[in-house]
Amino acid sequence: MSLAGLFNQRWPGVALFDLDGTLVDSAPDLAAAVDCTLEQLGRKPAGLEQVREWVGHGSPVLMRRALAGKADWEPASAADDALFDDALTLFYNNYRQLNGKHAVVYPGVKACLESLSKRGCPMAVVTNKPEQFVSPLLKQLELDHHFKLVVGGDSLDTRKPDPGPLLHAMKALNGSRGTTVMVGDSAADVSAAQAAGIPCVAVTYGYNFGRSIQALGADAVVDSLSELL
Ligand SMILES: O=C(O)COP(=O)(O)O
Ligand SMILES: [Mg+2]
Repeated sequence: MSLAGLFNQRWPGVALFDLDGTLVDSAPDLAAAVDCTLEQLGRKPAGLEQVREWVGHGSPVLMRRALAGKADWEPASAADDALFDDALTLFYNNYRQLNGKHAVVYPGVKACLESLSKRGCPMAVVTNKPEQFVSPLLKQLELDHHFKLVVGGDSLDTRKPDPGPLLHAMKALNGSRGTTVMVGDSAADVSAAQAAGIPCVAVTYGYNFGRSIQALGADAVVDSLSELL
């Protein structure tokens, strides 16, 4: 399907946006919070380049990866679970202080959201970031007024790549599969949209676990959200 097919004939439809790596480059804050946590635990910092590749499945998975030092962490022992609980508590405390410190809105995002808002398109953020961190970040970056709904990684029983959060947001905004589009930066977004049966636009500038987004089968791939206009 072409971008024109997705975004012109069907407007105003419902637009669902991923947050980290799509609307906002938040990896510097996440990396700072991860590294602060690792140092508190007497471990070596992971660094921004590494942490960026670990973002996208939510903070608990991010911390599991940080403790394991790799993306595909193994199922843990009871001792590992205790360390993980500790690490996640420290991480949340650190990220609460750092959230929004270095984060920036990607080029093209504001123009896209403003144009969609003017057209009366209902929009939601559907992210795996824990809900408590989402609204403060959107507010600080002056994006919050565009969104009728925020679905965080812990808002429901499931998170992306499960289709549940997307379907929940679509229904809450009175959308249908024929009129809803998901916009994201990672395999979690594309898989969730495919499982939900709604089209997906993927951005090339995001995180996607350090891999190219091109081969995932998104309906459209763009270098900037301004291409949607
Ligand atoms: O893993 C995260 O915390 C960020 O997730 P998002 O890309 O779904 O916004
Ligand atoms: Mg993302």
